[in-house]
Amino acid sequence: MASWLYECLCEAELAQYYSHFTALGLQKIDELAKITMKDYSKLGVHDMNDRKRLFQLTKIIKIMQEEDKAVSIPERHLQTSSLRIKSQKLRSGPRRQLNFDSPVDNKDRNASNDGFKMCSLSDFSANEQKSTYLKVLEHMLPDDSQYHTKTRILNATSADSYVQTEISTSLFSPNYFSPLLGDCDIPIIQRISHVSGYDYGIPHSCIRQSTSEKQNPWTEMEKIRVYVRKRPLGVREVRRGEINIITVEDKETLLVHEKKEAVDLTQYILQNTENQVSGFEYNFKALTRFYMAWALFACTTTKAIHERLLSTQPPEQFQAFREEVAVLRSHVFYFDEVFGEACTNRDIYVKTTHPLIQHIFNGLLMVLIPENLTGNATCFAYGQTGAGKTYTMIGTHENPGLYALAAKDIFRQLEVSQPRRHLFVWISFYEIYCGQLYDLLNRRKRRGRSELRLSLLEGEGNLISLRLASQQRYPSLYGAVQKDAQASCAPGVQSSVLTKQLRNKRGLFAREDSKHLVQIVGLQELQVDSVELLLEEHQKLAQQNLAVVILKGSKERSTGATGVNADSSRSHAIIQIQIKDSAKRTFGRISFIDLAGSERAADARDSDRQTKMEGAEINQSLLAVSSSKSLI
Ligand SMILES: Nc1ncnc2c1ncn2[C@@H]1O[C@H](COP(=O)(O)OP(=O)(O)OP(=O)(O)O)[C@@H](O)[C@H]1O
Repeated sequence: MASWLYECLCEAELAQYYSHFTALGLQKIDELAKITMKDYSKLGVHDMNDRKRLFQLTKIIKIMQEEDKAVSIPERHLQTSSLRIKSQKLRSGPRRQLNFDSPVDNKDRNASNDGFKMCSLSDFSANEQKSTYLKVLEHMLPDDSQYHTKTRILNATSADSYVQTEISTSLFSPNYFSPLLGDCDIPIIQRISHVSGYDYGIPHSCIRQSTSEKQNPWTEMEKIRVYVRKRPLGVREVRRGEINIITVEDKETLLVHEKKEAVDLTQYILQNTENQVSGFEYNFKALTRFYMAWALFACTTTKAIHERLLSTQPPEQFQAFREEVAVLRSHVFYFDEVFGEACTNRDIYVKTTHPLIQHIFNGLLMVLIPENLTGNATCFAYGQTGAGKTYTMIGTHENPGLYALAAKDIFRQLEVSQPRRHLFVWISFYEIYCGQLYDLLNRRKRRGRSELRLSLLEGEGNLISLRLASQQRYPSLYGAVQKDAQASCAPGVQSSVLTKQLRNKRGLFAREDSKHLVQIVGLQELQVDSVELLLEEHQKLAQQNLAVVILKGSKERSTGATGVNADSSRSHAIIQIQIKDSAKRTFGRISFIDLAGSERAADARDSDRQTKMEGAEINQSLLAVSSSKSLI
């Protein structure tokens, strides 16, 4: 529901105020009608044009609500008529969505539904708030005088054929409000197309609710959601002639067009069965098995297709082959939501992470009374190297990623609520590289002896080192450092104290506490006061500004070039934003995990030893994560 409000605001070009609305408790489109001009400042709407648009928007919603009341009786009448779509069973988890039913199965399931289904606007009650309001908003633009809403219902009528019913409802007459409001004279046009013939065993989607029909808000009962973002082809990929083989069919459906060659050189379309796993599908398998809040994958061709295009296909057949590949539907995948190329980080934030922040604050409301309960959430980005994980999670200054947008939201939530004012935001940022932990907010590099001595003298916190120079492992270094420190230390400081300090300060340790929570010992946490980057205040705010802190941390991250991504992250990066009180008790925590990209061995063929070793380590750790029972 919240995301519909967002879409509504997008249509009115007011998307940037979405978090202000939610911070003030406005979650539904309906509630916009309550806004008065006095609220504009509270909502942060100061720009005159934005105010005008907001005014227009609230006016439209009020008109619609009034008209809605006026037609409620005919609408009820219509609902009792035969023109109704039977409600479909909601899918409950991404894993169960991977359904490759055959047409026969579909037929069986729909045996009771003979004939074509019809529907009217009143049938869309689950989604009507969105569909009606948004469509009206679209008509705020003068040229859009017609709008059609389409609902597709797949209905198997025989073993080898599908019937697709497409209902196109002309929503807007010259007086476009009235038909929206349940008028019985709504024109219903049906277009029916038959799809038949041999389907090459391609998995078809089962009967499922179309996205536009289904109410799809994130609920706290739902522990995990899986999203996919498709990125556009990069310049290098276009130059190499790679083809876009992924189609975002609708908000939940993704098609992957893949062609394979058998040993006898006949071409076939690979089905996604357990014993036919290529590197590319491996990604998918892991992707879907890996229950998480986030998932991405690369939009690239498989090596096989690429090689075939470049080496064996004569130029004149090139285009034909491209087209052939483009129309093949070899895999259909369903996710909680699929984001196409046009989606921005902000769009993705609103749909995926914003509900998690709300969840944290819901938990937080509770914990303000009893202690020890916290609202926790985690957001993973998983995918092949070069898929766009870092772009989405960390982003850039100009195009902030999910963590920065989340932090903004958190600050806003803390500001608007008086009981939350005593809470503070703390951040930590570390990476796991080749099995070792590095604190990215505390100069990840191993320090030299003199630096070590200095830091001891200054009483500074953590020393970050790739390999922990423990006394046993590097006795000479340890002894030298200790001597150095003692020599420079003020008289009176005992060597045993220094030794202890040294041991404590040498690196990060992952430890499990009595509640089975992983704690990173030695990790530096910074308190941050704001998220906005004020250019002129840049230097002054460097320690307090979240964006600056994270961007600085990102620069410390281990990166390298792979065959697929010139600036590939070679580590798993974890940003933790915690909400604590003045006694440093944690009340809420959200973690953003930008996992290193999985790699196919074939892509690492030309890499040096170091890159190969990193790749192996990355794949091994991803396998450990994806097979972790605790995630399922
Ligand atoms: N949605 C997008 N729109 C435009 N460019 C994108 C998008 N997503 C990613 N890119 C570009 O693709 C390239 C690879 O992205 P990124 O470094 O985020 O991938 P990654 O998944 O983090 O890779 P790795 O696992 O190797 O670190 C970058 O140049 C990035 O700017």
